[in-house]
Amino acid sequence: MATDEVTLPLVDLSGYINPQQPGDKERVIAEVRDACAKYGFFQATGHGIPLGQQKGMLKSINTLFNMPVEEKRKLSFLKNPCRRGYEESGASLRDGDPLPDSKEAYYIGREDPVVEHSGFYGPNVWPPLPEEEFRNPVWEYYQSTHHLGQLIWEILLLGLGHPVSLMEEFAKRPMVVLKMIRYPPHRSDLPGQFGVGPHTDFGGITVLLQEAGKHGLQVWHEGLEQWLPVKAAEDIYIINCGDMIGKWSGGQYKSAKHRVINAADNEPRLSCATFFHGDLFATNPLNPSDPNRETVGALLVKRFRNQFSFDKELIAAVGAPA
Ligand SMILES: O=C(O)CCC(=O)C(=O)O
Ligand SMILES: [Fe+2]
Repeated sequence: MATDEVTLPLVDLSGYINPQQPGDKERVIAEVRDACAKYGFFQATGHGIPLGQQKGMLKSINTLFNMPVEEKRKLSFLKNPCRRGYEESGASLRDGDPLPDSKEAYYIGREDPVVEHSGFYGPNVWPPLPEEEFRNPVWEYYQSTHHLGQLIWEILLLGLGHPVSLMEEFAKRPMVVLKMIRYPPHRSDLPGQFGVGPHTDFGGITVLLQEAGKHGLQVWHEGLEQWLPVKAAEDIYIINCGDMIGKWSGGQYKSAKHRVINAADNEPRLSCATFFHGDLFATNPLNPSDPNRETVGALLVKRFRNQFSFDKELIAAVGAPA
């Protein structure tokens, strides 16, 4: 089978969000479960995020990255105690990759008044742009995708036969990170150059908005041992599971490898990923009787301790290995 004949399942979430007849919710739960079990990814319509909000978000991303590079550098996430702000192109290199990612990114998270727990909670860095052009639309979008990410978690719990009430603990003060991304045009003269190199997402649910027509995302299909190109279509979200879900579901849901090679002809590509991880101190809701009481925080510390420092109290509180 050629890869262009295989596409990710398309799930209409409106049957869950706004059911019209008996069986609508159950059908969505089954479709999401099957997609996440087989691919770890699906495409979503009927997600409830207004198209105007999606377009507004892409416009804000464009405005942000069009700022002069010296201005963007002043907002570097490396200088921020909560790891919020700007990541320059070339700053991210995975072990084994020949070249760093060409993408540039900007991180927004929960808006808490003071820095707590080694910066997992705290205030955002807002660029010096008019609020109506950036902060307001971005914050509105953050809340919408926060809500959608939580809803997908809920559906995944139901898919494994667990009650939605488990979300109360899990989503008490959830770690939700929004990452705005701009990929420069792909350079075919640089072999091994990716927008984002092959990786799995480390955390919970990812809710991905792509700029319509700017293709480039590819998902690894284990059975075919091939990369499946994923179309960037208007008003269709891409949803995928990260390693936390792969591990905590005992492999029932997959965390699939993916990468980005900007396929737009000599043009940049914009996207926006919202990662819904869960409360820092919450444990596995996908298997409430999991004897391993691993927390969301322990997984996040493990993932980032090479890059950032975390204080001892936090490491002990989330139960990460010292
Ligand atoms: O931009 C995309 O299409 C995907 C981005 C991605 O995989 C990531 O940021 O983890
Ligand atoms: Fe990813």
